[in-house]
Amino acid sequence: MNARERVLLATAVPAERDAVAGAFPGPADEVRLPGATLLRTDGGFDLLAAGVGPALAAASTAAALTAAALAGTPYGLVVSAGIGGGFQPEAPVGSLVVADAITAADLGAETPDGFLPVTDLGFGTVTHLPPNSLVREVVAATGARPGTVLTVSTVTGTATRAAALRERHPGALAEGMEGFGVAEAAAAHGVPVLEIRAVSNPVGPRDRDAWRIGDALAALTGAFGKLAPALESWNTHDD
Ligand SMILES: O=C(O)c1cccc(C(=O)CC[C@H]2O[C@@H](n3cnc4c(=O)[nH]cnc43)[C@H](O)[C@@H]2O)c1
Repeated sequence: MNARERVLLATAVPAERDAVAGAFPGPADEVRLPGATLLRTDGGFDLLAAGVGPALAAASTAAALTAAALAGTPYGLVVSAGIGGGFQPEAPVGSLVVADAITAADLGAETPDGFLPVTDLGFGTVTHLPPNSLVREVVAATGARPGTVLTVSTVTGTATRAAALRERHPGALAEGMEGFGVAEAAAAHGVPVLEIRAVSNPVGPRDRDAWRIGDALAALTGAFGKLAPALESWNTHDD
């Protein structure tokens, strides 16, 4: 990425987008595109509330990427950001996780012998790898913990499911519902991707009262306040 390229920051919902926007003081313009609406900040960051779940997040992100490419101003980096569940005790509520791997945890087939990822069936991919140099910069700037972030279509709600996910993905620190979809769209355009999750709840038995969404949104704002200079200056050739 060079200084003239732009960064697309994709959250799921407007509350997350607005939390990220809080790190970019100054005017932001609404840009309506076919299939996506952006908030464009002064500094070359476009914010997108891409929708909940991997499919809608992929569709919205792809719409924004295609519009930018057709306009001759492609993005140099896509960032999936939002709140997420944290695996305990490594990723406590309120902490930040940056993905060193973005993995689709439930894309595959159930068999009598257990879950088979779609790659074992001979199709597609289940993991995208963000650039190492960028992950290191995020860790240095924000104190985020690096680890695998799982993308799921169903929020984990039992200890059994949490344990099964950890057994299959020992490096997993967090789960969300959009990262893999955003990463698939970025990969289709040959653009590097990053995922950052602020932990709003533990991954495990469903306890809605224990979710700390406000704290996680505040952590997102704080993280992007520290991150913006690193994202602006990051160079693809560093990796
Ligand atoms: O169950 C509820 O009452 C409820 C209220 C507000 C939001 C939700 C969600 O399920 C939000 C999903 C949304 O947030 C991300 N997220 C947050 N925590 C997790 C998690 O533990 N596992 C997966 N995704 C999570 C996710 O990326 C969605 O965008 C429920």
